[in-house]
Amino acid sequence: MMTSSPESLASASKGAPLAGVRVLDLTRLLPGPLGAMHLADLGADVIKIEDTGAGDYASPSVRALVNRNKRAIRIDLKHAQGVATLLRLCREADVLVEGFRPGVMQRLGVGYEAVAAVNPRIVYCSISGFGQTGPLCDTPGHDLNYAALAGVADQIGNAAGPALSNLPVADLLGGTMTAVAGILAALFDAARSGRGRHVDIAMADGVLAHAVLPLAGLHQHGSVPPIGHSALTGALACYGYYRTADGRQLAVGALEPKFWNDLCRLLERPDLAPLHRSGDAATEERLRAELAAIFGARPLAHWRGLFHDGTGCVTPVLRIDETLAHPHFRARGMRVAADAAAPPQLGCPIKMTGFEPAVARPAPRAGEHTDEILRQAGLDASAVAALRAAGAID
Ligand SMILES: CC(C)(COP(=O)(O)OP(=O)(O)OC[C@H]1O[C@@H](n2cnc3c(N)ncnc32)[C@H](O)[C@@H]1OP(=O)(O)O)[C@@H](O)C(=O)NCCC(=O)NCCSC(=O)C(=O)O
Repeated sequence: MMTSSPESLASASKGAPLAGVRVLDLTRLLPGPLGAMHLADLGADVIKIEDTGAGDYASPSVRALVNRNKRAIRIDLKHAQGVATLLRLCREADVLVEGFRPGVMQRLGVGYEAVAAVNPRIVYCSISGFGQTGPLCDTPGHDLNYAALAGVADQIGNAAGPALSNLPVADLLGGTMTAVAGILAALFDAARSGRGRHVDIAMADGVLAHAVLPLAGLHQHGSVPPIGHSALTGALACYGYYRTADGRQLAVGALEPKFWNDLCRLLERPDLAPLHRSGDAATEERLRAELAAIFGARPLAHWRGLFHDGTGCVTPVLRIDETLAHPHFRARGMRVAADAAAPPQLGCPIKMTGFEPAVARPAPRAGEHTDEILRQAGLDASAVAALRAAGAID
């Protein structure tokens, strides 16, 4: 599990599946940096590349959580020597990942063709809202725009309309994880073919590709069920959130008869058992009101004690601080920190035999490793000083 103990740091490099893979990470904000951090956690040598001005404008707290285990360099890509410096780094890199608007990298002189010309086996991943092609490709946007156009926002929320989310699903599922999968597939092929590829990840496509349930509803019923009218969005009393006496929430997911029966048994309400998934809206409404009255009569702690965080598929709705203190997630290594005094971070979600990820280093300051990285790339101290004097690096 991810820790920062000296032993685990020593074992971090041992067995790391991406040891020896070098990634140039030009992304900013959340989706790209988090994807590149997953690669870093798996042992890749990830170099965060920022401009010499504002750099990555993610908030400091987000920056700290999505850039650990990376090194950092600042290069001005609007400077000819900065472009030459990046291309030099590209020669020794396996992956480049960027998240600018389509066309930005080409205008800087570091588009896929320019980079592939110096390193044909590089995997070059572009993450954007709408992709490198298509009528919307140049359109700027944010998570809710991608989810909205992808037919996904239409399915998240309740009868009042779509809900905003602090877990931006298009950014993270459509962007972060789709990019990681695309990069790893192209890397696997590059290892055997010697040829890289341009991987084109559109967050809108990435989230749309997972919108199976609304499309299944369309196929089945001839129309997309409005929010609140399908099994997972509120049509069933056995599947939903219920308020507790102390103002907290319980997640009740007793979709299957055996879990519903467990729930009725623990509530000592065998009379409710036959009402499960009645198929009748009025019965569901009555059952929902009954459950709301039951759960609303006692505090969350009571229900946690009764359902043990899962019997009958009944779990508390936890805050992230409670989650990170939960024995299950502690045991799974999902709460990690750079050192005992550092604030907690989220652990690596990818577990595998023979490897334990570690927080080998906290998120770097912009340009923290500029000299080290350039020296490693073969530049001597005077060449680095000349680049700095020219303003191509900082
Ligand atoms: C996030 C954005 C809307 C931000 O828009 P902009 O700030 O206008 O950024 P752009 O990408 O268009 O352009 C970046 C500019 O930085 C310049 N640039 C970049 N790197 C460098 C370096 N190293 N040196 C010098 N200049 C640089 C680049 O030339 C561009 O300059 P000029 O050419 O001179 O302008 C856009 O990047 C975008 O649509 N990206 C794809 C989708 C995405 O990432 N969406 C946000 C998801 S996360 C999120 O926040 C959310 O969901 O919310």
